[in-house]
Amino acid sequence: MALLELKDVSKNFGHFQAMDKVSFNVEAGHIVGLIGPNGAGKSTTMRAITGLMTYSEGEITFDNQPVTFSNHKALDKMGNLIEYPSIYPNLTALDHLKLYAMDTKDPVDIPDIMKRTQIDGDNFGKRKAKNFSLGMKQRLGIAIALVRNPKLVILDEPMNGLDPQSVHDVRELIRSLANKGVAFLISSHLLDELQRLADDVVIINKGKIVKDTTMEDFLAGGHAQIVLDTNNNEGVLQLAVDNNWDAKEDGTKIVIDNGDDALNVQDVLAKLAASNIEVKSISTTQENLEQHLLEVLKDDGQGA
Ligand SMILES: Nc1ncnc2c1ncn2[C@@H]1O[C@H](COP(=O)(O)OP(=O)(O)OP(=O)(O)O)[C@@H](O)[C@H]1O
Repeated sequence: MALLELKDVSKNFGHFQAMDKVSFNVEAGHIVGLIGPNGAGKSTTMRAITGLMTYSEGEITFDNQPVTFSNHKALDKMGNLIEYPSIYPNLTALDHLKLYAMDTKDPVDIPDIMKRTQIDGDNFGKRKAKNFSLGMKQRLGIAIALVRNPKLVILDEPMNGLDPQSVHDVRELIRSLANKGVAFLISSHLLDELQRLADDVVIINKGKIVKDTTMEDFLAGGHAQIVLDTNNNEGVLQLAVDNNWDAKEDGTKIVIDNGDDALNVQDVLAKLAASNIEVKSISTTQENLEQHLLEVLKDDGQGA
């Protein structure tokens, strides 16, 4: 049995169905990215998993125990940071961690987690949380999610407000905990970040699961592309029109979709040379998470 299992979970707000028979699993030690457009149902799903909300139908099981609004026993080993960290304005970072760890038999090493989330420096100490910046509050929220030594951690937009160094450090922390068997369910609109971090992807759109697979398989299903850096992008776009290539500008580069593998790189180079276009670099690649997600949502017929 997986650590977390959702089976046909539905949630209605009045007549509006925010979750429509949502099913997926999270295995121990896996980092799962829950992605989808605004309003897709990510936070609702996370709130149902953490027992913060009732659900209309279906079953949620965590660590072999049912999770419902009225059964919180299972949740001792689940940490979460959903929407905003629950912070008390007049407590210090250390006070928070002691408070959240209070009634658990097995808290993490608090000084160590403070160090790893960088809430142990001069900026913290005796300072009260009401004086923390957005990023400091977020790092405290992540530390709180981890303090009870959880088996599963639910993080909604964990990189919110973090500077690049903190994003890097939080990524390393998540990865090292996952290597020790902790599972993560993470939603983020920072898809580059999620592509680097997640082992599995669950895509939700309009309350329905559209895809549930490994990151590797998901990206492998994306279209192949030819990426060109030339001295004449206008010329390449004209050549694309003449030859029926599906090309578009992406920053300073031109990306030609080669989804059906119809194009041969040598032929493309020959045509560019015949038009006197100088090629500074050419590479073949797959769509990244963001590009393939947009593709999948388009095919789903529901739009992003
Ligand atoms: N308490 C509520 N009452 C009524 N509708 C709600 C409630 N909570 C969420 N919804 C609706 O359910 C849908 C899903 O919302 P949810 O917050 O889960 O989306 P999300 O995928 O997390 O979006 P975002 O990326 O914008 O955070 C939205 O249409 C939202 O308006």
